[in-house]
Amino acid sequence: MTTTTSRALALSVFPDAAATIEALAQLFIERAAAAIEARGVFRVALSGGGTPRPLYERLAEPECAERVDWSKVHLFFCDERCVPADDAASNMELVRDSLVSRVSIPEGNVHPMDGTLAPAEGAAAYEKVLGDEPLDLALLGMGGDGHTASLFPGGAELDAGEARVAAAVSPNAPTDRITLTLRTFGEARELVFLVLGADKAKRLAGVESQARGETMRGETLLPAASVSLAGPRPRWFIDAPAAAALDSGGAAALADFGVIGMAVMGRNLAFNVVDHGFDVAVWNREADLMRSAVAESEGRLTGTATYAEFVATLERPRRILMMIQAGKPVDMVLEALQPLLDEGDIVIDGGNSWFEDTRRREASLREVGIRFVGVGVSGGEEGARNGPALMPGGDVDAYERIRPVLEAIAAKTEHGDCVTHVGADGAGHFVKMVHNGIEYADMQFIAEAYDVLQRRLGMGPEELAATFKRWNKGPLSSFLVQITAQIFAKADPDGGWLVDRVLDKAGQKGTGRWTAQVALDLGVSIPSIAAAIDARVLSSMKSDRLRFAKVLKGPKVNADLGITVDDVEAALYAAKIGAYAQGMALIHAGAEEYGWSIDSEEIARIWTGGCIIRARFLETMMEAWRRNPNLANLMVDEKVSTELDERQAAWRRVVGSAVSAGIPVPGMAASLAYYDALRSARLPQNLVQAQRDAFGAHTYQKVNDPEGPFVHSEWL
Ligand SMILES: O=C(O)[C@H](O)[C@@H](O)[C@H](O)[C@H](O)COP(=O)(O)O
Repeated sequence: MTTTTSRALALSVFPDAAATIEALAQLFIERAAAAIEARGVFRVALSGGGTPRPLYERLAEPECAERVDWSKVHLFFCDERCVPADDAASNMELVRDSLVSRVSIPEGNVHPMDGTLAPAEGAAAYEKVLGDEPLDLALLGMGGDGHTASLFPGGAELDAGEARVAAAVSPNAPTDRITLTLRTFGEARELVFLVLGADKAKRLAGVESQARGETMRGETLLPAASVSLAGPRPRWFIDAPAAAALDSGGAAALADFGVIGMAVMGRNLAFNVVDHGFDVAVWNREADLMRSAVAESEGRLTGTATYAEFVATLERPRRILMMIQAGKPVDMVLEALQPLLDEGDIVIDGGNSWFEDTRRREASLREVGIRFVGVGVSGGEEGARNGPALMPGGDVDAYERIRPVLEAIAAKTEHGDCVTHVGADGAGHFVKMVHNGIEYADMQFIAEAYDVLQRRLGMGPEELAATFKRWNKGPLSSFLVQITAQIFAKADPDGGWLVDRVLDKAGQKGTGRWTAQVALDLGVSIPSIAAAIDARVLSSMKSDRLRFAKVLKGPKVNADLGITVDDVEAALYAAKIGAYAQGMALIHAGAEEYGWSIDSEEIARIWTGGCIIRARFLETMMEAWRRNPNLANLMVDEKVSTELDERQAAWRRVVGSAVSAGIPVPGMAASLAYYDALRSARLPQNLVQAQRDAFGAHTYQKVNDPEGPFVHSEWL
C-alpha cells in the first residue's frame, strides 16, 4: 500500500479490493476502541451500496467482531432510500444482512432512517435520532457521478443550511432519499471514503483536481469533493484500479521516517525531521492529535489511520521513532507493531525510558530481527523542534541507518552535530538518565546560589537577573544560567516578580531518582546529585516545614565571612564540576558493568548543544578527556584541578557563610565534601572498619599491607 497526504487527497492506495477492505476493517476496530475508551461510545455512520458490503461482512467475522465492544457501538446511516426497511434497496437491509444480524449489537444501538416516511418527514425525524453529538466516524462511498451519501451533484440537499439531515432526490431510482448533510459530515471527527474499481478512476481524478482547487468555470463541485471543504480532511481508502487515473497513479512515494506519538515532543520532532527534507508518516492513538499535526504541517506530514497503514507507508527497512510516555505504553506499542514489521526494521524509543527496559526490549526484538534503538532526547519542546541533543544506544549498524536523520535534526555547535552512537542496547538511555541527574544538581546549585545572594547579600529579582545575565557571559555560561536570568526578570502582571509567586515545592518525574538508585547499585558516589534529589524531596514537605519552622531554631551566632557576588559565582562553578565529575564516573561504571564502549569526550561534545545542561564548561570537559581518554575523575584533570584550586577559597567561604547563617546549601556542600574526600589520602574510615570488626568480626586490611589479607582483632 502507498499513502500520501502531501497531495490534494489523503490517499491510502492498496493493491486490490480485499486489502483495502481489510485495512478499513482494522481502522473501524481501532477507532471503535479509541472512541469507547475516550467517550464510552462509538458513533459511526454507514453507507449503502455494493462497495461496503464486504467491509461489513468482514467486520462480522469473529476475528474482527470479537475485537469490538458492540454494546457501545451506535450505528447510524449516511443516507437511505425511501423504501421499507426490508426492501432489497434499503441500506438498513444491507447493513442488517451483512453485519447487524451477525454480531451481538443491541437493537437499540442501530439507528436506521425511516424510509417509509416522506423524505422531508424522515429527515426531520432523523435529526432527533442523530442528536447534537458529533459522529466519531462516517464511512462514505462515491458514486460514478461523484455523489456521496445522497448528496448529488447540483442537488438542493447540498445547500441544507443548518440542517443535519435533509431530503434528497436521486437521478436514479428509488429517487426519494434521506441524507446526512455537509454540516453533519463537517462536524464528524473522522471521514473515510471507500472507493474501489476502475470505473471510479476517472471521477476520483476529478475529485482530486477539485480538491486541489482546480474547478473549471461552470463545472459543478462534486459532492465528494465538497465534503472535504466542510470539516475534517477525509481519508480515501482506494484500490489500485480506482487510483489509476490520479496524478500520482496512487504510486505515492513511501515515507522515509515514521513517528508514533503526536504529543508535543513527537510533534516537534516530526516537524524537525520534515524540515530537513525527509518524508514523514505519523500516527497517534488519539486521531485528533494526529490530524491537527498533519493540518498544521499543511500536508507535509502524512497522517495514517492504523498501525497497519502506518507501517505499510514506510520505506524499508523502516525507521520508526516512538515518542510516547515511558513505561508500559512503550511495551504496548511494540506489541502492536512487532507483527507488522519486517526483519531489519528499526524502532527508536525517544522517551525517557528506564535503561534496563531498553536492554530488555532490545534483546527481545533482536531475536526476531528487529533493531531497537533507545535514544535519550534532551532539550525540551524547543530543542525537539529546533535541535535537541540526541543520545542513541543500540546496534551500530542500526545507528548508521538512522544517522542521517538524527544528524540532520540534532543541535549544531562548533563541535559538530549533537549526536553520537553512545554504546550498545541501553547505553543511550543510561547516559540520558545521568544527564538528568546532572541537570537536577545543576538546578540545585543555582537555587542555592540564589538563596545565598538573596539572603546573605540582600539581592532582589532585578539584581539577580542582572547578576545571572552577567555570569552567563563568563565561565558559567549555560542554558540553565541563561533561563534563570530570564526567570528573575519576569514581572508578575499583578505586581512584583513572578518567581516570588511560585510555591517552593519542586516536582520530579523520576529520571533523577533513577540516577541515584543506579549509583547506589553500582557503588558510585554521586553526593551532589543525591543532594539535589533530597532537596526536591525536602522542598515538597511544605506543610511539615511550615510547622517545624516554629520549633527548630536557627544559629545564634552568624559569622559574616564577607562573601562577595564573585565568591558565589566561583562556588557555583566549582560545585558544578562536582556534578559533572560524579555523573561521568557513573557513566564509566555503567559502561564497565554493561559492556558499553563509551567515549567520554564524545559524551561531553554532544552535550555542548541542544540539551538542558549545555554549558561552556562542557568544552573544558571535552579537552580533559581528549588529553587523557582514561582520565579517572574529571576533578583530577590538570586544567580542572587548577580551576577548582583557584576557586576553593571562595567556595569554602560561601558554603561556610551559608552554613553559619543556617541557609541549606546541600549541593554546594556535597560537591565540596566530594572534592575534599577525593583529595584526602587518608580518611577516617579506618575507624568504621575497626567498629565493624569490633562488633561483627567483619575483618579489616592493614595500612602497611593494603592489598594483603583481611584480619580480625579482639577489640572489646
Ligand atoms: O533533557 C531534558 O530535556 C529534560 O531532562 C527532560 O527530559 C526532563 O524530563 C524534564 O526536565 C523534567 O524532569 P523532572 O520532571 O524529573 O524534573
